[in-house]
Amino acid sequence: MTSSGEAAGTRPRSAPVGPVDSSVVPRYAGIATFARLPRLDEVGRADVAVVGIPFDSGVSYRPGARFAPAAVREASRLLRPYHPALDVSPFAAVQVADAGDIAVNPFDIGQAVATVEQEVGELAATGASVVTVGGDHTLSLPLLRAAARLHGPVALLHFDAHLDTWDTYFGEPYTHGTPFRRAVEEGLLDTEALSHIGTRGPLYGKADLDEDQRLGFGIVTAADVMRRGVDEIVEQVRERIGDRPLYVSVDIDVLDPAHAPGTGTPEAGGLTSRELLEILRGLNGTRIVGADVVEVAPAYDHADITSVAASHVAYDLVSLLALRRAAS
Ligand SMILES: N=C(N)NCCCC(=O)O
Ligand SMILES: [Zn+2]
Ligand SMILES: [Zn+2]
Repeated sequence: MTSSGEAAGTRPRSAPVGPVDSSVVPRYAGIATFARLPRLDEVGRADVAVVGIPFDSGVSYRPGARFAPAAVREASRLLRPYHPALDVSPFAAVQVADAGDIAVNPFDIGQAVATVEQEVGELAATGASVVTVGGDHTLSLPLLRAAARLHGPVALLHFDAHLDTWDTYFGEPYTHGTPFRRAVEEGLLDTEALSHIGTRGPLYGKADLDEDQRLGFGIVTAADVMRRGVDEIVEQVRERIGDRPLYVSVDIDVLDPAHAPGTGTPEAGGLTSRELLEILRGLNGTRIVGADVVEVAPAYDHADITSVAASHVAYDLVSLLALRRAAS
């Protein structure tokens, strides 16, 4: 038995069931869950749930993000239970569990979007804060619908090489390049507190930037991160976010292709994984309510570089949510 530490249901709520102990069961043994955590059905409930959504029917270029949840779980075997930079043992502070994958329709994007909204909404209604491992960026729309239903319009910190505020592709409104325009149109976002971080690369035209600004977004480009540095960026975005409920969306292509080759629409000149993780850590103390990590496409990866980066990003997001939940 290597799937979870102890029997569920026999422990008081105050003692979370943690991951498998890697000093007892080698970390490469057993079936992968995120960070070797118990499955949600083993513990009954969770304060923070990690859920996979194997879906990539919304992509405009290279497919393959449907295989990300499995790859990120495998890469997460090496994560350890104490986060020194945030000074937290997230899996001891609160109950964290792997909620498995949501089975979404690969042939009908509208139906997939509806399924995600429904199932993540149900998970959130049990009291769990949700970190999603996608899947392509289309998923942020139903995830934001679920977040806004609980919290009202949310502030958004969007890490991405791309704006993802385009209108349609081939006439289709639900794609990985359009989730945040839909989210503004649907009133899911607090338009006083929307930021892209890591934006770069060629656009279709200058109007892309004008429309993005009209929707309410502020932009911190990848070059801004390099020139101004992590601390100044953190200060700026924290001021913008204030004490609003915050949703964090991390498109792994925010990283330079050297740090994340395994993605569908790579752009040169991106952030390092160190910069990304440090900006995330700078969010400690904000009112983070949910997060996603999307656009990992393992078929283009090398030596698991991208899956390892994504597993660490998810670990940091889980840690931020655990700190927030433990404080409330
Ligand atoms: N969300 C991601 N990763 N990419 C959007 C790129 C849209 C395009 O092909 O123009
Ligand atoms: Zn992107
Ligand atoms: Zn994106």
